[in-house]
Amino acid sequence: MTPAAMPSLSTRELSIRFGGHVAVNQVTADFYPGTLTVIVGPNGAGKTTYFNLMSGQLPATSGTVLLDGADITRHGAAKRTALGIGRAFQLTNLFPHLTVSENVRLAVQSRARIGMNMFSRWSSHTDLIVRADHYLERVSMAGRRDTRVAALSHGDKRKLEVAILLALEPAVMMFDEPTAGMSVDEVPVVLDLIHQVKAERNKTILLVEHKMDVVRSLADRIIVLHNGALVADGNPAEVMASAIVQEAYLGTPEHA
Ligand SMILES: Nc1ncnc2c1ncn2[C@@H]1O[C@H](COP(=O)(O)OP(=O)(O)OP(=O)(O)O)[C@@H](O)[C@H]1O
Repeated sequence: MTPAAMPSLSTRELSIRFGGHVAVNQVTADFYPGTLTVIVGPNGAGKTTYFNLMSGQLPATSGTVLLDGADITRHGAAKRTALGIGRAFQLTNLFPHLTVSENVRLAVQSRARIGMNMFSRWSSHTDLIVRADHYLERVSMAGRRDTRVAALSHGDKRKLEVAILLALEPAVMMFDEPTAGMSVDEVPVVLDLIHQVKAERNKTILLVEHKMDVVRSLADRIIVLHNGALVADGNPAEVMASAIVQEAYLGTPEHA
């Protein structure tokens, strides 16, 4: 892996305190286009909170978040999304009473409004449907396009979230345990998709993941958080073998 010279996303001494508890403690890291970084660590280590600080769901107590070198620390989540940080949430960004296709169309429209792809806000209805169908095909859900989201299985909802994320075409893609709660036959669809996005080499991909087989299969780089602090950062073989990871995370039987 040869990272591009410029990181797309960086954090500098990023911290958040909840009362007396420092959930993320002075985390400094750079994330590069073409690199998939997995953030691991024990329960409560601060992984999701670190994600929330980067995507703007939580305001930092101190430290900085940079996107393409620009300080976005004070920007809220919507602004960060518009600037190119996309996150597959844990089912919180779906409209349950709309159909699968309508949910993806909203993302396509939202991307068009940002005005950086070939679709203008005046795109025809047919264009929108064709584009939405394209993303649904990528997650093997074209057959469910007219189903209301509320009627989907958990796994299909997760796949739909990935379709929505793809439709937003963000430069930075953040996935929170993308296969959590999926059935064994649904997992490969999502993992294949992340592999495909990764193969395009232009996206900065961040993943929080507990399942070590998923980590092994996808990671170019692993970051380990422990008690809110970054305790290891490097290529997967090095990090997995490090004493700190063995003690802090892998000392107990793997989260399979
Ligand atoms: N809004 C909040 N208010 C108070 N404490 C919080 C809040 N959010 C997170 N925490 C605390 O911050 C710490 C880090 O939590 P976080 O959810 O980021 O860990 P995690 O590594 O993602 O854990 P898991 O693997 O279990 O999802 C925990 O001690 C948690 O209880």
